This record gives sequence, C-alpha cells and structure tokens, in this order.
Amino acid sequence: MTAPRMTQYAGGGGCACKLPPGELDELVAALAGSAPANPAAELLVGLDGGGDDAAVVRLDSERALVTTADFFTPVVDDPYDWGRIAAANALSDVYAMGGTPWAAVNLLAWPRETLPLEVAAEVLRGGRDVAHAAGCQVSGGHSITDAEPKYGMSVVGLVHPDRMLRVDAAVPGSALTLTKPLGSGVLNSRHKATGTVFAEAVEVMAALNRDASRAAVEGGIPAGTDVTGFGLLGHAYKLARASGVTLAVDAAAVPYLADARQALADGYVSGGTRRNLQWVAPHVEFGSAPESERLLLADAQTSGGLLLTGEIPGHPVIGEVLPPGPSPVVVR
Ligand SMILES: Nc1ncnc2c1ncn2[C@@H]1O[C@H](COP(=O)(O)OP(=O)(O)OP(=O)(O)O)[C@@H](O)[C@H]1O
Ligand SMILES: [Mg+2]
Repeated sequence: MTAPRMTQYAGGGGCACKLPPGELDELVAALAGSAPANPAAELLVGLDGGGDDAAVVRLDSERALVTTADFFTPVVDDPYDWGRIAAANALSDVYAMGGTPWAAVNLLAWPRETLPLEVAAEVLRGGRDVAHAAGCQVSGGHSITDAEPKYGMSVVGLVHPDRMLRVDAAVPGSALTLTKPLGSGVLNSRHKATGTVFAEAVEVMAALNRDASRAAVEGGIPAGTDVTGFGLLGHAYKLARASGVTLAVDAAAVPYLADARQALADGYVSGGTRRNLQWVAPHVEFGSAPESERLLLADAQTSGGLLLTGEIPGHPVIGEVLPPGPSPVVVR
C-alpha cells in the first residue's frame, strides 16, 4: 500500500494558510485595549500594537508565563515530519519571546473517514519527539474530526520579564540577524505539486529556534520575532511598526535554501506569498529589487528562523535598525 500524501488532504499548507495579515490586524484590533475588571495576573505582552509572538503574564519580579498556540494543515507528505515541523513552529513563538517552553498540549483535527488514525499517531509522535528534544512536556491535547487534517500545539513557557524578545523594543543602530534561510514557502509549494522531497527544507523547518533564542537573550538583544507566514518583509514590517523604527534589509545578505530560487523561477509561489507582498508593498522601499526578489523576501515561511535586532554568533547579519524614516522597511 502506498502511504497517503498528507499535503493532498488540504487546500493551503503550513503558515501560508494563516489569515491574510491585514485581515488579522483588523480582527485582533477589535479585541485589543480591553481587560478584565479583576485580572488574576498582570499582562506584560498582549494585543496592543498589533500583537507579539505570544502573550505574557507576570508571575513575580523574575518570572513570567508565556502562552501561545499554533496549528496548520500538512506542509509535507510525511506525517512524522509534519508533526515535527508543526511542533517546532508552535514552540518557536515561546523562543521568539526569549522564553523556555515548559509544557505543551496537542491540537489535532482529523478526517477519520479518509485517513487512518495510525497516520495521526505518526504526526503526534513527530510532535512529541521535537517537544521532548526541547525539554518540553507533552501533557495532553484536544482532538476533533474535520474535513482537513490540522495539527499543532498550545505551549506554555517561562521568561524573565526584563529579558524578553519583544516586537516593540528595537533600538536604532542595532544589527539585524536572521537565523534560518528563507524559501520554505516556495519549496513546500513545489513539494505539494510534485511530491519532490526537499530534505534540507524539512530539517530547517523541524529545527528548534532554542539556541538562537538563548544566545539572543544572553547577548541582551531586546527585540525579535520569528519569521513565519507573513514572510521576512511582513514580520520585519510588524516589528518596525511596533518599535517605531525602520528596518533596512540587505537583499544580497539574506540566506536562502538551496533550491528556493529555482522553485520561484519555475512558478511555485503560494497565494499567501502574493498576498504578503501586496499587503506589505506600500510600507517597503524596494529600490531596484526585481519582482522575483520581492516575492522571495515575502515568501510565506513555515517554522522560520528568528529575526533579531542584534548579532549572535553563527548567523548572518542581513541589515540594520535605523531611526524611523519614510518607509518602515527598506530593501537595499
Ligand atoms: N483569534 C485570535 N484572537 C486573538 N488574538 C489573535 C487571534 N489570532 C491571532 N491573534 C494575535 O494576533 C497577533 C499576530 O498573530 P500571528 O499569528 O501572526 O502571530 P504569531 O503567533 O507570532 O504567528 P506565528 O505562529 O506565525 O509566528 C498575535 O499577538 C496573536 O496572539
Ligand atoms: Mg511568531
């Protein structure tokens, strides 16, 4: 029996199936600015300013609780790899706040009439293995039947309230670092259309952002985020907007997965990536960057790296933080 191709069971895939950024902004803005009359905990990071990677509430002067949830449809055909990638992506928002994940619960939606539960077990096994590699307990979950398979996790972690990686704390004069190469969007599109497996992309997507996060916190970097469905430019714009700065991106310094440029040239661009570019373009000064470069910089990433406002060893500097200018993002 041939194994089912997971990507054929869903429309969109991975972080590219997020709501478009402009629509999410509007939806979330309607919730921002309100608080319970008698809060049980002080909110340190919530929805103000367009939101951050995760919510943070204070426990005491040295500890704060980080909470986040992420799930999506299959990005790769192999169920175990999909599970690994979905878990790395869910854990990533804790790392993107500078935190340590403590416990996770699985979020599973499954078309039980068309896909055997043995396949779901492989997905959960992949998620568990990655969470355990992160030192994070997988202590429960919730499972429903659904027309399309979806998997992810809700994660709780811990962070020092004065040593977070926030989106609203970037300081002009800092370097801009990116910790994973771009291109998972175009490669996942090609994989879904053709079945070709891009092993490097799978390993990059399944890799934890833990070490980069630790290095950033130890280095005193105040601001950062993870690069996911809105692409490098989309997340750079959100960070620039929240911090009131301009981010300059040196296009030639941005790292890419080996087959990414070819996949783009061959036309494997997701609808999410085109929407990203359309949304972010009014906020970006592109200079002479051609359309292909703009699309790659807006490529919807799945489980991408950290975009940090500072340098850490072993990862490329791709630009710098500038004082606020006419455009929040400048491609040079
Ligand atoms: N349904 C929702 N209700 C309330 N807040 C939401 C909802 N969906 C998203 N948000 C908030 O909107 C902001 C942006 O969400 P988004 O999913 O882009 O960030 P993220 O969690 O960092 O994403 P990613 O997992 O791709 O890194 C976050 O603060 C998030 O908590
Ligand atoms: Mg994030």
